[in-house]
Amino acid sequence: MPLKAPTIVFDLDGTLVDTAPDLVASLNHTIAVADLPPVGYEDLTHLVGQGARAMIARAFALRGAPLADEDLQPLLDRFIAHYMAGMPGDSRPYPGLVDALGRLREAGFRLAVCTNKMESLALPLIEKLGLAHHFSAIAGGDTFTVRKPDPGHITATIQRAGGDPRLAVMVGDSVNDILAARNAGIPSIVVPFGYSDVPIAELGADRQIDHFDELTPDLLAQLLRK
Ligand SMILES: O=C(O)COP(=O)(O)O
Ligand SMILES: [Mg+2]
Repeated sequence: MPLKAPTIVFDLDGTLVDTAPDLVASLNHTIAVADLPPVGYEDLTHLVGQGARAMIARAFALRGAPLADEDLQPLLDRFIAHYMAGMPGDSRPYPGLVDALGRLREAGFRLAVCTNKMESLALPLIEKLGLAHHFSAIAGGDTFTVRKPDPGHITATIQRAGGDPRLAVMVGDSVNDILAARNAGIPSIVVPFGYSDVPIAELGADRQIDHFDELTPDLLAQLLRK
C-alpha cells in the first residue's frame, strides 16, 4: 500500500443499497396527493439519479402533470417525512457488500460514499443499515455546490475522506457515476444490479463486477496502476 491509502468511492442508491422498494413507496405516497396513478419499479430507472426533488418532478411529468418549481417544496417535504419515517424499510445492502467493505478496509483502502441523494437522507440510511463506520466521508447531492455528473462531487468527497483524487476508484450503477469519474480522471467500476436507464455496457466503465465478491484488493490495484 502506498503512503496515502487509495480511496474507493461508492455510489449509494443502486450500488451499495437496493433502495428501490422504499423510493417507490415514498414517491407513490407523494404523488397520491395529486391523485396520480402510482409508478412502478420499471419507472424508477428514469426517475432516480438526481435526488428526491428531481425524482418527484420527473414522476409528475411522467404522469402528464408537470409541476411548477414553487409547487415542489411541499411535495418534497411529504416525500422526506414518509421516507424518514419508514427508514430503513425494505432497503438492504446488496449481497456480499458488507464482507467486501470489511475486506477492503483490512487491506488498507479508505472508503467513501458519493451520492446524489440528499445528505440528510443518505446519512441516517447508512447509519441505520450499520454501514457508517466503514466510511471516512459520506457526501450527498447537496453537500457541495456541485453533484454528479460534475467531477467536483467525487473529488471533493475524496478530499473530505482525507484521500487523494489521483489515487481513487469509483464504483457506481449509473451514467452519472461513470461520467463524473471519467471527467475526474478516476477509473470506474460499474455494477449491473442498480438503476441504470441505459445498458451498462454503454456507460464506458473500466470494469464491470456482477457481485461484490469480485471487488478485491487485486482488482482495485490493477485499476489504480492503469
Ligand atoms: O437518489 C438519487 O436520485 C441518486 O442516488 P445515487 O447517486 O446514490 O444513485
Ligand atoms: Mg446510483
